[in-house]
Amino acid sequence: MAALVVLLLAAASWAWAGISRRRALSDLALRDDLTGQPNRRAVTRYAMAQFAQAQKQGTPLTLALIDIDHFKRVNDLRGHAGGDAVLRALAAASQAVLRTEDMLGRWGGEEWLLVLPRLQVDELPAVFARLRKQFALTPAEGIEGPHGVSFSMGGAEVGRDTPTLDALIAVCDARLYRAKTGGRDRLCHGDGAADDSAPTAGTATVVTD
Ligand SMILES: Nc1nc2c(ncn2[C@@H]2O[C@H](COP(=O)(O)OP(=O)(O)OP(=O)(O)O)[C@@H](O)[C@H]2O)c(=O)[nH]1
Repeated sequence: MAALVVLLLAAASWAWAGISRRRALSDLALRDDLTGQPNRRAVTRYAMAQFAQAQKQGTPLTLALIDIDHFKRVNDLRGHAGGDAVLRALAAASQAVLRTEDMLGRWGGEEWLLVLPRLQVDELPAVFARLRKQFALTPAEGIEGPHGVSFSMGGAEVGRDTPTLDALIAVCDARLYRAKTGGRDRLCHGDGAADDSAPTAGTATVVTD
């Protein structure tokens, strides 16, 4: 009897170790090594699920592409490790200000995809302002004082003209491009021409139309 119990316990522990190993592997496959944020695969999956839910239930969903400004210059001035630290600072800032249902995933390089379920696009300026402020306040390891790096954002909400996730991301991408060409350190979340007024110190520009 005792032998049977030992055998059963050993089998249970072996099975549990297998489950933990698989969980760890699946977590590795969905996390960005450098920042600990969801990687492109994970954020794409989440965006697809949220997109399907928004369409089914008619609830709002807003997406935004974020790109750190002049990142090549950051690397040139601070070294690659400094650039990495700035990426981690953005991840930390997002953890501090986003809701639990929001997801900021590393889209590639210095570009990120932000998924904001049940959020309308006219609420995006407030999210942008919070994240921008928090990022500016978040220290980047190895850089003394404020890192002084900004980011640009292009956002859009699910609507009739965005029947697929790819179409929605394409609109975000076009708006991100406008934010960059309009002077960076700004959000574009409308369809109008870029506002080319330079942001004043401490105040980012929000372009709606
Ligand atoms: N430190 C670091 N740098 C990276 C990483 N991934 C990409 N980069 C660098 O990011 C830089 C991106 O530069 P660009 O695409 O020219 O854009 P940018 O300098 O940010 O300019 P704008 O986007 O126009 O504001 C390149 O120098 C890449 O080498 C990374 O994981 N760590």
